[in-house]
Amino acid sequence: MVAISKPLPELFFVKPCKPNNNNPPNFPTIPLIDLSRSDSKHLLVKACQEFGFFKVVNHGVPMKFISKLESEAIKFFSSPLSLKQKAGPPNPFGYGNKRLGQNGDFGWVEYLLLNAKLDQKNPPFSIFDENPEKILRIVKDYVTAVKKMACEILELLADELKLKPRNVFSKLLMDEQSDSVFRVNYYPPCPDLQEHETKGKKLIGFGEHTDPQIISVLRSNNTSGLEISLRDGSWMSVPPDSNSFFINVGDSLQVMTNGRFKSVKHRVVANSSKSRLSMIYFGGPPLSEKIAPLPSLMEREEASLYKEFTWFEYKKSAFNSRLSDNRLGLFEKRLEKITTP
Ligand SMILES: C=C1C[C@]23C[C@@]1(O)CC[C@H]2[C@@]12CC[C@H](O)[C@@](C)(C(=O)O1)[C@H]2[C@@H]3C(=O)O
Ligand SMILES: O=C(O)CCC(=O)C(=O)O
Ligand SMILES: [Fe+2]
Repeated sequence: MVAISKPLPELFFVKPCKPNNNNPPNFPTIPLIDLSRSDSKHLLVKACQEFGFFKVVNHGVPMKFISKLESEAIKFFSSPLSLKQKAGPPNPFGYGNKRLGQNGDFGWVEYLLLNAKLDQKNPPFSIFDENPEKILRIVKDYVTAVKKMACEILELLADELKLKPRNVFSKLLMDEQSDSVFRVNYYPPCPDLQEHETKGKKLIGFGEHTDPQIISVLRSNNTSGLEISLRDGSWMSVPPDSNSFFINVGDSLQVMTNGRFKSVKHRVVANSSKSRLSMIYFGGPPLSEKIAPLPSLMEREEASLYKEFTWFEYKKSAFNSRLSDNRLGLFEKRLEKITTP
């Protein structure tokens, strides 16, 4: 990214928030799930219901897969803009810079969006003429390990919800036709920011949104920036931890559990001195999959909160929306209130 000579446009900032959200002492803590413990199922369900967000340790993803990919990603984002642009624009896959989606969202971020069904012929692997096979192997190793962890979590959730078969959710990610995405985000430091920070303004790295898919698995370096929205509307900053993974419930899982699990609103704010690198696997279903509350989960006479739709329909609508739009709102049923005379 080039050095900034002009003041940053206002659209890059989030309004000062009330109250100052430096995680006051009474803020909740992020649920911590140890995947090696036998009681993790119960805590997982609780975290999905209360936050839609949690941190995972003892995840089983080999550190060497993580560090190899991280160093390749740093190499890529440090290379000349002209080279990076050969991998863009991201429609739908490739390199993007500041522009997010096609509907006017901006953020202080560069990124690579990839189809999680990795293939050397797909962009942007063709630009790595030096050794495309090596890069592809590194990305594949990482994505395969993270997908395995995502499936394990989904199966533990199904167990605790007493759903059968236990792969009701995970089979959607394992399907040959699964529409999953992998993304690497790079947030360069923004030195001009210090002056704005003193006025309580924050620079948007990635604006507030929920993820449309089933589950998102995020890992970042040790730079802060990620924030989640709490039920009272305040923002909580997530302390970074490069040895752990952060998981969020996506809109589709909220629908499949008829609102029991919450798709969490989150955002990233930029840093004035340190760069942030994050890698996120978004586990999605096949395009033709009907996204609806699982019948076996519904209580007697429980009504679905959502209209019927396929993942294709939801994705199309999501990609026509702005980041902060309430995408599920369009698919919510207006349930009539039953009033007794
Ligand atoms: C502004 C947008 C970017 C996004 C597509 C959208 O129109 C609204 C949803 C956005 C999001 C958020 C989660 C993932 O990062 C993402 C890949 C996705 O599936 O939905 C992005 C989309 C994107 O960057 O293209
Ligand atoms: O980069 C991050 O830490 C989170 C980004 C994010 O929420 C996304 O890419 O959907
Ligand atoms: Fe996200």
